Amino acid sequence: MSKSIVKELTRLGNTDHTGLLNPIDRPLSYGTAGFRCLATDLPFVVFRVGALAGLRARQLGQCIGVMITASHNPMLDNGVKVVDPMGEMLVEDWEVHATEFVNAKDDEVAAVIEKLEHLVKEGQLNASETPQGKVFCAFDTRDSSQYLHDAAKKGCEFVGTEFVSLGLLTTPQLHYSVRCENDPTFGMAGELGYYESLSNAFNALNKNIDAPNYDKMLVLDCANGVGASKFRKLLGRIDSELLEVEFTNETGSLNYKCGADFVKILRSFPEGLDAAMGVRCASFDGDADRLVYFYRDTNGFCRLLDGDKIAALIAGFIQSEVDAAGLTGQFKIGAVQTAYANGNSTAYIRDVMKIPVDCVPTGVKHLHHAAIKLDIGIYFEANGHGTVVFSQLFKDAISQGDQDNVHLKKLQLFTKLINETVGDAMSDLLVVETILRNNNWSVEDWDAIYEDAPSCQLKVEVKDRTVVKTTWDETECTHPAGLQKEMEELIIANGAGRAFVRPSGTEDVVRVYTEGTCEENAKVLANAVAHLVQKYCA
Ligand SMILES: CC(=O)N[C@H]1[C@@H](OP(=O)(O)O)O[C@H](CO)[C@@H](O)[C@@H]1O
Ligand SMILES: [Mg+2]
Repeated sequence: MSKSIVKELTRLGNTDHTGLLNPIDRPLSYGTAGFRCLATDLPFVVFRVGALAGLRARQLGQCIGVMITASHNPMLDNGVKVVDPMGEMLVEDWEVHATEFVNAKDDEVAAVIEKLEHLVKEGQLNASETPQGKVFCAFDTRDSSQYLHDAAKKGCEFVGTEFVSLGLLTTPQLHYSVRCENDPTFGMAGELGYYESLSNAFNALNKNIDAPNYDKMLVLDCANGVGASKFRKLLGRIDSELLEVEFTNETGSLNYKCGADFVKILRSFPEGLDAAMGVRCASFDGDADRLVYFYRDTNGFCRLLDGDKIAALIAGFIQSEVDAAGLTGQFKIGAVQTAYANGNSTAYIRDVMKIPVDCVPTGVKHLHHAAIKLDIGIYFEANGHGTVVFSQLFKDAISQGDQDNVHLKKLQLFTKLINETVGDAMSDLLVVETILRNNNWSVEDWDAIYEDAPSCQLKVEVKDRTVVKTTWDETECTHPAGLQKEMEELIIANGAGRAFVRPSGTEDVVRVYTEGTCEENAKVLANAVAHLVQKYCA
């Protein structure tokens, strides 16, 4: 049945949250963060994505998620991404459908919907018995978010699928809720179930542990995002004897000079946070799916503990609990990183901890897919996005084992504390705090497990970033021909280090990453590589 076209579906009728008509003719593509751009360009996109999610939900007869957010991007941007039934990123062939649907011209859009409707019917093997499916939608604190949420609702209802608004949530809370709705053994869908599960696990894992080197005081930079009000709710259920938080950057300008991305890239304190020496600090990003830690050292400098150091901390804890529980060697434990992982973190996890490390392309879905092949898969991007996933085999073993074994019990609670569906700043923060207390560590103790190799990250604007192509793991550049060779010559001339370049999937830039003998040296190498990129992409 061909659908009549409504104005909200059309590129020509695209009307933004301020009421302005803003026709769009440029193509967009569903990338690692879904569709992300200026919020004013997005209403027709979100309407179509709402419809797409509704169709996907009907195809599977399950709950599908739609999240409206642009994470750490500026306030004027926004984005939309679809969450699949187990709380994971949208499957790849539907990313292709999403791109095709959004790029369809106004006179082609009915045909695309018809094609998808057909696909949905084919997918429903037992149509009469397949439940209809539904869509859960949540949004972040941006000015444009409520309006875009309403566009998603209209799109979803346009294809006749039930739409349930979960309102303002962090991105990981939406992923968690979608998973629970489809798999109630995982937990209770919705905000309250999430707080209940995490706080119970945290309180149980931390009670009666005497840790004189651990200081329960934490300063938290919320990036002026949704994490501020949501973490206050979660903290309200946590025993104040165990953790006390001083909140900063709760209601100001979203991501402006603060947040996990700012702290990670600049390796400096967020604005509005003046930490005394040695005080443990942490930053969320705008939608609270990234977390980094930092503190002021004895020289007054900002010391960063990023996703790599969080991964190493978690890997060490899990490994020692698995050993203490008597399960040594019975399960595949591994870490998954990207090329952006600091070289010394890889060496530490692989050579000192003897935990295998896999390197995959940038983007959560690649890390997640590699991690679920393991029994215990610890994955983190250096920017602070990551989690741990456990196989059913491992979960069964720890829940069926001797219930008097405290280490088995700890591992069980740990699986409840971590949000397995996706990297989650609030959950990861509670994980880090738990491990520090259990290890009786100060932030300096944690920082000392290895020293980061000096590194530098730059963005280069070029005419067409897609001319830059890399090998699968992104460590080598295959096009334009000659760029890799000249880059290697620069590294040799530099005497040490490494460098790679790749086109960003979320911004119109080529990213440069280098490691060198000192900060200055890494920076010099990065600038030289950036010049090469400009030369080859001119
Ligand atoms: C170097 C870096 O941090 N890249 C980020 C960034 O991707 P780019 O493709 O590099 O723009 O955004 C992604 C989505 O949030 C995130 O997964 C990834 O790690
Ligand atoms: Mg984010």
